[in-house]
Amino acid sequence: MSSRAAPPSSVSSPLAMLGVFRYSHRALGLVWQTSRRLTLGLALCTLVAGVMPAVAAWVGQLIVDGVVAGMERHQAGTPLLPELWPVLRFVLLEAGVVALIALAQRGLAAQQSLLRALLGQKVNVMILEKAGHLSLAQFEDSEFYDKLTRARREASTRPLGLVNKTFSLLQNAISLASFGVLLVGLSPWALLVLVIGALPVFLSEARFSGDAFRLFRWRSPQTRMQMYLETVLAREDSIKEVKLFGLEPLLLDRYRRIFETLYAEDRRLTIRRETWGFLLGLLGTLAFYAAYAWVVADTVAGRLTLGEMTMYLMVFKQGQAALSASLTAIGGMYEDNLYLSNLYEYLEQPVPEETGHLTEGARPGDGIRFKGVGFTYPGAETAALSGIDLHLVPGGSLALVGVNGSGKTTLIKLLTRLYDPTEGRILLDGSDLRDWDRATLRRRIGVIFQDFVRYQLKVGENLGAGDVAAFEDETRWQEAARRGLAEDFIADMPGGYHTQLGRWFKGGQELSGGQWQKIALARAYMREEADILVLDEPTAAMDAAAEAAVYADFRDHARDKMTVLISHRFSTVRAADQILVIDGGRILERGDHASLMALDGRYARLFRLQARGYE
Ligand SMILES: Nc1ncnc2c1ncn2[C@@H]1O[C@H](COP(=O)(O)OP(=O)(O)OP(=O)(O)O)[C@@H](O)[C@H]1O
Repeated sequence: MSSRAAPPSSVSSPLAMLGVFRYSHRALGLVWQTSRRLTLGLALCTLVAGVMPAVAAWVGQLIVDGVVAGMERHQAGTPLLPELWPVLRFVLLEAGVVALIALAQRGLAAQQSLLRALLGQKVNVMILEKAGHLSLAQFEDSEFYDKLTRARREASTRPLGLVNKTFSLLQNAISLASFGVLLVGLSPWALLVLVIGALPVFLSEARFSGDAFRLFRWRSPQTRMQMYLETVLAREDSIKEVKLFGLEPLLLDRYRRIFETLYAEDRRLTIRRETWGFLLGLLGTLAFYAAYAWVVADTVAGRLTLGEMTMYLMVFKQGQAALSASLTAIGGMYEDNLYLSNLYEYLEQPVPEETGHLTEGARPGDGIRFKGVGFTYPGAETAALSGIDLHLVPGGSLALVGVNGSGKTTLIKLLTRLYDPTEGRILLDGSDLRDWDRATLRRRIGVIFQDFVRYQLKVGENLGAGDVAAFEDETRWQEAARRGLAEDFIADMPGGYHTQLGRWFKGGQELSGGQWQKIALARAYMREEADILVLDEPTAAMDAAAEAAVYADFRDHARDKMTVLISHRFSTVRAADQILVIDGGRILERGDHASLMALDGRYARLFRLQARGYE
């Protein structure tokens, strides 16, 4: 993997640091789309919170100078009260300014927290929507899966983090600019001291943030392994086996060792980052205090009034605070930008374009044809299927048999267009599957895979999942349950069709393996419009009586449909019109039960072997 092959570099050019800011405007655009009102509110509060500190410093100067002048005049004999009012006016003004700052800060906090919720939701929805458009092959690509995991992990915090920091940077920049206006009165040099003192620490901040991100990216496979181990160690569907095999100590040890490696890297980076940050920050502080000394000296020499001195000291102190806040914001923004670069890399992942629009084939009623079909999984060296030719007519049934890994499920994945063949063509009603409108195709095919999903939803919804248009249709649930032989045990459940399944949610009921299989079968029967029914080992976990009943009903129901069945039980397979024996991705034998028995090849041998087992 490329991310694994590129350990974090410790050299980063200043230009590379700037490069990642290219996502800032997209983050702001995202916030703007999320809520215009809140974005405008944030901008307003930022402006107020940015300008007001300088105003407060300036009013502070007016107060001190007013006090000094008042004191002098009062000592010279003027009465106290008339001298007091002009100064008290400024005190009142200062209180008003401080109240305004507090209001702006509250406004910022409130709007940020509202925006955090909205933005987190928006980004998560974007990630999940994109996931819905990706192909199965993309999910199976580990590098891509890394991107998805990284995007999801911090989706709810990073985008708003970037926006908060951008606004905080703006606020501090406005404060600094307004302090700058006041400082120019002292000397333009003072301004220069301020900027030069802050620059080194900014550069170090940006550089180490870049390192942190590269580390984060590079180690992503390890982090993913840690998350996986957490899942295995703490989820109900794996804990049973983990306990019985006594795997906890072994897996926990692996979990710890990953952490220790990651922690050692983190520790090194944190120490370097903080040491440099401290040393370079010290330079900035020195610069400030040099300017401080300069102001004190000028005041003693009588070149500045007491009020001016107070103002400058305040400006220096607050200026330094604003600068360090800006630095923190910039460092953090850098990291958030890098996160967003990952998010957008994921969101911009090209999706295979849909070119098919057919809702009807060129030769309706022709059924399914495979012509010289071959398929190699992305990244695999050998073909999973090759040279497959077959024809299945409406009303016909096809059974696939073969040892584990021979390619049966792969054939179904091609038929259902989860993958496209890498060689040859698959035709439905005379037209290539690739030319068909995907939704039409999906409606025509009802399928259960051996690893069907056990949704942690209501029983009825588990059935309804088979046809989204009838997801909540109770009559259809009952109908499908009857056909899938699930009716009886559902009736015995405490909430009937409304019983929650699985253990994740309160009151959830767990089912046996065979009962789940009946649910899956019933789910396939929800597809009333489907004229192609595909069952990939649907009855392996059912008892013999249930299995016999399922097939009796299946044959009945499927009279005018095309059926494809995968099973390791020959008793199930024998009734099919056409049986393909697959071996190493190729068709080894084909024919109906009688002709294959007459051929006396692999099928006949395996059939006799199983039949003996049942004697
Ligand atoms: N997603 C995948 N990526 C890469 N290779 C795969 C993938 N799925 C299956 N394979 C490989 O393709 C070959 C055929 O697998 P397939 O699942 O079609 O076998 P099968 O005949 O259905 O087996 P079983 O009887 O065990 O279900 C196997 O060698 C398997 O390792």
